[in-house]
Amino acid sequence: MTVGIRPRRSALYMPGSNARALEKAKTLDVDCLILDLEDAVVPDAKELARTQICEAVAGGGYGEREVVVRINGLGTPWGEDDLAAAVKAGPDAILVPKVNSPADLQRIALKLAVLGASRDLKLWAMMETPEALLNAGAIGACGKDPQVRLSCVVMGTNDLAKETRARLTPGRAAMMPWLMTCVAAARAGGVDILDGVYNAFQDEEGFAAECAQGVEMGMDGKTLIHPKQIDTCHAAFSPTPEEIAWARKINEAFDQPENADKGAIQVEGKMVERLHAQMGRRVIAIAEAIAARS
Ligand SMILES: CC(C)(COP(=O)(O)OP(=O)(O)OC[C@H]1O[C@@H](n2cnc3c(N)ncnc32)[C@H](O)[C@@H]1OP(=O)(O)O)[C@@H](O)C(=O)NCCC(=O)NCCSC(=O)C[C@H](O)C(=O)O
Ligand SMILES: [Mg+2]
Repeated sequence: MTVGIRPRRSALYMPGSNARALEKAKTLDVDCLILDLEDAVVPDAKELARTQICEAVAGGGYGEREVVVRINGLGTPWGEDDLAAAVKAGPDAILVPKVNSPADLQRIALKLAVLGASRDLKLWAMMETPEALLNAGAIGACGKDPQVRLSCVVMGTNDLAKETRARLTPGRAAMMPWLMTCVAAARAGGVDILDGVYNAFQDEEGFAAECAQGVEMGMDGKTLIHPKQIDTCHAAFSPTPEEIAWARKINEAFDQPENADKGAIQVEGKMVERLHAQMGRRVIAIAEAIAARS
């Protein structure tokens, strides 16, 4: 697998209170699992969920899947205990909900150091408050700060709809400026970005359209709420055979001795520059990483 490339086409949420889902997740062909202690878990079930998640994570069995624990915010009665328990269990990442500014991530990063967390433990950040949208560039820039260890940002479109009163309509016109702002923030900070969830999980056509929109926007993948969304999501976010063949073709063309000193060439009637070859190498690397996984 190419160093640094980790496919994150799909990230399936599951409530930590649902023991059946935590077990079933071990059999699902999904890139990332988000074991949730936050909004999918009612207050009375928070402690049970924390115990179940930590036992599941520590027990292993999730193979290549990236295991992420979404904790409650530090301002809630559960946040501190969630963080300490998650660090002990040892997931791949901790997802911080309702991040407003870099300070929220810096505070957690300091606590990770105090708790003696492994250097491999990463932070993911939910982008789901109006403040996060206004501070998106600064939050994304945490990707450049090794102390903060930010590796991915996740759009929380349900909370964004709640907080802003914007409507989640087909095509998501009202959300587009925020989604694209966060894509730019993620790229500037060198971290991945995952699109929000599609609540109507029985609506396959609507879901496929929203996946296609996510790909067009430059998202690395999409967050999911039900296993039946995984295949459609992977079909959208995996490079197609045509994209892989084209990527190989333009790289081979630039490798020809006669093109060694050229910045732009013609391939099948199209102008291609070295930046396209670079983009193509990423496509190939993602495809190889997916193939190595399966
Ligand atoms: C949406 C659901 C409540 C539906 O549950 P249910 O009616 O039980 O579904 P099915 O009967 O169709 O389930 C079939 C089998 O699949 C398993 N299953 C279902 N969902 C999951 C899952 N998410 N992960 C793993 N396995 C799952 C069932 O156990 C059945 O298995 P089997 O027994 O073998 O037949 C439910 O899907 C659900 O709870 N989804 C996740 C909800 C959630 O986590 N929400 C929080 C995240 S969304 C969010 O907050 C985003 C963000 O913060 C924002 O603001 O936007
Ligand atoms: Mg949310």
